[in-house]
Amino acid sequence: MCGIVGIVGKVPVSQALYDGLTVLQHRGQDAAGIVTVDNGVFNLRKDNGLVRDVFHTRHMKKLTGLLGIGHARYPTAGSSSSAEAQPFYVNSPYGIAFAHNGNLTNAHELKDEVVKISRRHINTTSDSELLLNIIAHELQTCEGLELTPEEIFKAVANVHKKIRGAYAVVAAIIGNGMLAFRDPYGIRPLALGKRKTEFGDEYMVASESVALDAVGFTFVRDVAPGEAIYVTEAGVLHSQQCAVNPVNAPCIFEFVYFARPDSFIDGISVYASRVNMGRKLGQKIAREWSNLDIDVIIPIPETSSDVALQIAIELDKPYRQGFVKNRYIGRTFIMPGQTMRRKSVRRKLNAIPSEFKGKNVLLVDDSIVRGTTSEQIIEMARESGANKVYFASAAPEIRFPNVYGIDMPSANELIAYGREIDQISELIRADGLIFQDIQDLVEAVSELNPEISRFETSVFDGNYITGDVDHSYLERIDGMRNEGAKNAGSQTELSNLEMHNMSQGSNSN
Ligand SMILES: O=P(O)(O)OC[C@H]1O[C@H](OP(=O)(O)OP(=O)(O)O)[C@H](O)[C@@H]1O
Ligand SMILES: NC(=O)CC[C@H](N)C(=O)O
Ligand SMILES: [Mg+2]
Repeated sequence: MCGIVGIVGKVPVSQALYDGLTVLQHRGQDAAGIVTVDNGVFNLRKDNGLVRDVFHTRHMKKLTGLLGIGHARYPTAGSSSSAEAQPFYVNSPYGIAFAHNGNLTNAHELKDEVVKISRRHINTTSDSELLLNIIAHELQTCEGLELTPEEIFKAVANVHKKIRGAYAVVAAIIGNGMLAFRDPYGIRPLALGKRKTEFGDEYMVASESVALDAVGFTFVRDVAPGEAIYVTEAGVLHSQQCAVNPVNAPCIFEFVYFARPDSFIDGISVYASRVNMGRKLGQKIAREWSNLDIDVIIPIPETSSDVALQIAIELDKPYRQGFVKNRYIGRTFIMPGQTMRRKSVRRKLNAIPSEFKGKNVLLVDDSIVRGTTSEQIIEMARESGANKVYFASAAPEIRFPNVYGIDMPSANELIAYGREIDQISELIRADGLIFQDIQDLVEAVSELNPEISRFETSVFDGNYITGDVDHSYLERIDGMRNEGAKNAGSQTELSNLEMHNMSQGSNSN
């Protein structure tokens, strides 16, 4: 998952973009970048690292201008080289800078078309660079230096026809304005906000509403699936539905894990959906485990806390923060390699022995993906003297790869793939394991906005909403992106050309 932001302002935007990215950091910890437009020139700073490490005062001073976009990256295609950090840039037509959250499922075929038909050069293995070139190709046919909203929306409609997969994007077009759009299924989120100033209205788009809150913009609405928003440099907003048959089917994993609880996505409070997940799972535990003597409910910080508290309320048992989280270690699931993820769990979480000693504990997590966290946490609970260790997951078993912007490309790396609950329980060494039912998960989220009847649930049921994902596709991405392939790839990453300015060292001060 990545975080994207874009602002057309009346005052310089770099600080607001930076602040917006810091509150979207949970969506991507690998790389960050900002592009601003000033006097017909792009100013770019991007590199690997957290937002706070990528932008120093010397960079911020150079990111001048009233229009800009930003990105926090979690790679799902290509490599994690800084050359694939976003925003990307093309000089023709107009000069376009671009940031993308999601993942294209037909990148393979598109690459051929972009190279052979459009005769455009793609310098990285990133699907986002490809997508930028497809947009550029569509805008290339427009006449004149000033684009009309109609021309822009036509180009987006053509892009929708060509590309498949998940995409929420924002682009800055020199001499024109900011363009943002969302894929026809609305798999990845995108919110629109507005701020009134004495000089006129400013507009902002962001992956999550929390970024709007953080910089003082008022949430206006979610960008609809398939819809494009175009804000001119002068600050005039245009919008249009550009997809033929849009369907609102947001990714349910945003609610389970990715998004911040204080965000609203498609009219749904992420926090309220997690409370509902806790309620449903608590009821299932009460039904199916009535014979178990659970003494205490303990969350696995941080995402599962809201779910665990509600389970404790349902079961009328105490809720205790038995694990302390090191606030300086980020999210482990979105770290790039399994070795790093494994090491980080113990560095990130430490047990308070008195909460475990001699007790039957129910540990609650939002999800079990590779089992990295659950296995180690159960071991820590036992080391702290727990009597029985039960485990509950607020999401059902994850048995299928994700192809829409979550880096789970290989079924073999998923602990639930090809295994029954007893086998998973044995692997993570739990005394009992229980998962949320898929129906309950969907209801937990959908009852907060009855207008949404479908969700993208492929990781649980293998039903890929874009309809273009088959066995051979999954085999191909597994071969390209499983742990072994990524480790082999990292050997060659050092030699990647890094074609972007303001990189480390090139601006000493
Ligand atoms: O089964 P696994 O492969 O370990 O993945 C699942 C775990 O990873 C995530 O935590 P993470 O540490 O990323 O973030 P959090 O602090 O937001 O819970 C998620 O909340 C689970 O705890
Ligand atoms: N998680 C994402 O949204 C990733 C965006 C893009 N596919 C990349 O790998 O950079
Ligand atoms: Mg977690």
